[in-house]
Amino acid sequence: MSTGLKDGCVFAAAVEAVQPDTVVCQSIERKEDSIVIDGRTFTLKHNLHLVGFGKAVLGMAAEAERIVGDHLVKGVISVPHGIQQTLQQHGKDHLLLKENSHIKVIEGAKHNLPDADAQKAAEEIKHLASELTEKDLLLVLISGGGSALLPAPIPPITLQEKLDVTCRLAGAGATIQELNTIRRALSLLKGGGLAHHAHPAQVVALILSDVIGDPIDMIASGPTVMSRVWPEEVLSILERYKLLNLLPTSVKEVLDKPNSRWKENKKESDTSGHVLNAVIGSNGVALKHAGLRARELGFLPVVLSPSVCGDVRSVSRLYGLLARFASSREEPPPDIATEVLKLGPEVGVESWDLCRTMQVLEKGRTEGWGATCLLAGGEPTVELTGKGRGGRNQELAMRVGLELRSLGLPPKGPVFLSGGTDGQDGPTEAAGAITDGGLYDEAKAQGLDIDNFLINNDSYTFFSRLSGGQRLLVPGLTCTNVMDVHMLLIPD
Ligand SMILES: Nc1ncnc2c1ncn2[C@@H]1O[C@H](COP(=O)(O)OP(=O)(O)OP(=O)(O)O)[C@@H](O)[C@H]1O
Ligand SMILES: O=C(O)[C@H](O)CO
Repeated sequence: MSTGLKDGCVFAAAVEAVQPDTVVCQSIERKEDSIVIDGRTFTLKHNLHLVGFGKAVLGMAAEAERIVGDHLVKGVISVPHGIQQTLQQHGKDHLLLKENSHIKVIEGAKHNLPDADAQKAAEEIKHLASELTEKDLLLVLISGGGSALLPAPIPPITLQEKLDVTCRLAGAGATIQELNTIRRALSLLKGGGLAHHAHPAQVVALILSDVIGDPIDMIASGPTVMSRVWPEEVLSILERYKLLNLLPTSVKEVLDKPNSRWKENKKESDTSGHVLNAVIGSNGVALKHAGLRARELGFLPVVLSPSVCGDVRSVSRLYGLLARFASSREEPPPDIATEVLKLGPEVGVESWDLCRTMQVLEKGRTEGWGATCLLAGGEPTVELTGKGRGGRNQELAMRVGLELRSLGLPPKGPVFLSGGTDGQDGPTEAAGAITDGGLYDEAKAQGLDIDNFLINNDSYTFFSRLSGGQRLLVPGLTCTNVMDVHMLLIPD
């Protein structure tokens, strides 16, 4: 098997491990008339209700219904526009609901933006939750993209007004933490609102994480995690992105009365004892399984971190340096380790993880353990300066290819893969790309000026034209999303 194929196999194992049906099946244990989740037992008496929102939720719901059977009374899920047809076309029928399902599917949020359909879904979900009693159990399925699929602006804010604020923030470069802090302050359901509406029912949330560090209050803006709105925090975010003077009166009115969003609701506000939040899939889980597959393929696996972030330039430098460190025939120059450690804070990786990884790479090199597979994950960022077509994974792969060359590694030496686990890198059909130190010369021989493509953020066009698109990673629709996976294969 060529190294490229092995790369693809390891990436496939990462994605397989976090399939929506797999993660739900592993997290719910059915025992006669009860289910066990995260070590807690819940009795089923035809009292189970289900809601969900997110890109991977259809497959999660199909599996949950299969497990709980006719104990499921009723469900409503909010999923991306066109997903049922797409899954059918891709032969993924196992991720679709059965014809006699008790779950209502509402498709919405075209282009990942909240719309009237998603708002209707949010309204139905709120209604279902509000009708529950202390005898009921509400299973909440959550995955990335959930914020856009559950819009419930606090009156008098309109959907359009809320959309304007969040789009301006996203366009100005706000992080997902900043964006979701604002979303929580303007929503009836986010920041614990859903759990509040479901009180006094028992709420169990199964969460597939698409945020670094798996913060349950941030993923899909935490509808089952009670979060206070801190006015200073909200205002400082709006000020940072120069939005304070652009706010509509309705938004100002709501922000003037933080934490009053559930006042009219007669239910008690302390729901904490009634909520169980469980993260059932994450980048860390994907990396662990990728490591197991790498071992089966004969590599020594080492997982660096599931929290890689920061600019793709710094991230590519890190991987270039680690490849150089692991490939040295003699003792690597000490300045490599120093630069790696210096980069740590910029790329979201702890010194401890960098040291541990370099120790394994060093042992692999000195003790002849054979080829090594370094794995990491997260979500780096690209500063968009051009108008080309691409994504952060393809751009990272290009930059790592250049780093490997500039650090003197041979064209057929270490191989690097970067791929989005959702199968889609930015607005392109590829998930990412595979490169090595030979990238620059290969492109030059084919008349492609790699620097020009980089300046224009045109990584997809570059890889599509290079060698007939052979270096592109195109797994198609994966039905899941736990951010990106990075992989460096270092030959012995
Ligand atoms: N031409 C480009 N070159 C490089 N990166 C790009 C380009 N166009 C968009 N991007 C990046 O792609 C990302 C947006 O794409 P996408 O919608 O897939 O994001 P995402 O974070 O993966 O979304 P999701 O959470 O739904 O998976 C942003 O990080 C953006 O900077
Ligand atoms: O839906 C969202 O808020 C993002 O995907 C992060 O979870």
